Amino acid sequence: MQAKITVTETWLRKHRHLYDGATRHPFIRSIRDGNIDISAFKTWLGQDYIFVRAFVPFVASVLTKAYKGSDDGNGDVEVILGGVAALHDEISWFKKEAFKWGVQLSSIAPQKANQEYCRFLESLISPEVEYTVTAVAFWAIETIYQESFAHCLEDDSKTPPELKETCQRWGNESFGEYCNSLRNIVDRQLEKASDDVITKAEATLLRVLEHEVDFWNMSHRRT
Ligand SMILES: Cc1ncc(CO)c(N)n1
Repeated sequence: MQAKITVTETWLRKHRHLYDGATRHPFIRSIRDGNIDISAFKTWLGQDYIFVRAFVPFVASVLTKAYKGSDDGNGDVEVILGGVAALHDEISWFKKEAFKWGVQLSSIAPQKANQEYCRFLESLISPEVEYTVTAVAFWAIETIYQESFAHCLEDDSKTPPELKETCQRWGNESFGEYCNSLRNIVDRQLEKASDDVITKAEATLLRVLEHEVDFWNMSHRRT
């Protein structure tokens, strides 16, 4: 018997082009090919630190909604709590990495694409936005980074040694497993969701993909 095609599988097939645009962006390709402009990397580092700080309350809101969803016999709360814990570590890592590269985090202002992405996250914190919809955004946000940076660690990649640690942070296998757990959570929710919620969730996935592309663009094309 053939395994049932999940909703996320359907979406990824349908939106493959946009998805690849987010996970195989020229910024990521330039890391993988070893010709990245280090100033672009530093821009990304500083901007992503700002993003991650805004990501924390968003993930906390997903956690709250998972808990309130009440039928959490599946351990959604624990998976998401693991995500919150990882973000704590991630913020320390950004500070350490910024110091290493001489990036002054306190003096960085968010660029327009970053502001818009953070505003989008804030809009999802609202209690009116369903758990399923926010979980889809969360899964997509994490998975895009996982796939992007894992691409830079493949055998034939020429990623500069000084950027390997960054790629490992999201490209490692256990982060991949965590992304799979998020995907299972999402598919389980979508399985029992109304058509209205499914439609909203798919639209949210597309918005995430667009914001991710804009985010990479911001670092890649320096202003
Ligand atoms: C812009 C962006 N997307 C996703 C992640 C993954 O946490 C991140 N750190 N930054």
